[in-house]
Amino acid sequence: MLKQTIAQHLLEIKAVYLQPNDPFTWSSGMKAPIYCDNRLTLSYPTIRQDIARGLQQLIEEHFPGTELVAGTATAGIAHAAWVSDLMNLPMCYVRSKAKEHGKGNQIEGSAKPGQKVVVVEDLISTGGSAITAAQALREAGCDVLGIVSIFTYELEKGKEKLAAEGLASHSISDYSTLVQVAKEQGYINEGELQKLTKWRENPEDPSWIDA
Ligand SMILES: O=P(O)(O)OC[C@H]1O[C@H](OP(=O)(O)OP(=O)(O)O)[C@H](O)[C@@H]1O
Ligand SMILES: O=C(O)c1cc(=O)[nH]c(=O)[nH]1
Repeated sequence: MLKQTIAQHLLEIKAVYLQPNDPFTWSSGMKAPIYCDNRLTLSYPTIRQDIARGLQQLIEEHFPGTELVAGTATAGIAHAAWVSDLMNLPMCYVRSKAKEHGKGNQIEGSAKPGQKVVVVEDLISTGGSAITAAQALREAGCDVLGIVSIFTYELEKGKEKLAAEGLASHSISDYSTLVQVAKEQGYINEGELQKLTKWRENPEDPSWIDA
């Protein structure tokens, strides 16, 4: 099962950091006991190849007819390049905001009106970055079929935001799988499991810190 394999890879290469006593601040501003640094996968050819094949499978299964692969800056760009290469499709990438010099582009590369596009993101937390990319592509006239990513935290907030934008999103692996594999393989102890479970139930409620 690719879900488990990718979760295991992320644990093996220490892409997953747990810091329940010194929470991370995410790009959305949320505090979390966990950080998943998918950027580390770039350094492992066999892992990034598994990821590219996983993204290809998701695109072929959920978004047939895809004509353009759009990576999110910055962590989605390399994976978008590899999957677009596998699928022999054009690629572009989308900045979080338009450049303030040069050509002032938010989308780099060609994205044409009517083109069927899939956004490639490395990770979905609140979905904000993927949504920003999708909105820019829609403003350029593209037909955004949806989003694929390596990993999702499966947060309600993320699901709601994506649904409100009418964006389907599919990930190779997810938080529940990661936590289960981490426990089975001894990466986390019972106390850490409890904190991670409590946090996931309600990330806004800081009482997970004392769980
Ligand atoms: O679902 P969200 O709440 O938007 O969070 C996920 C985003 O956050 C991270 O990017 P970051 O902002 O750290 O920038 P980077 O891609 O340049 O590393 C990650 O790579 C995703 O793009
Ligand atoms: O939401 C984020 O900013 C975020 C979370 C995470 O686990 N990893 C990451 O790279 N970004």
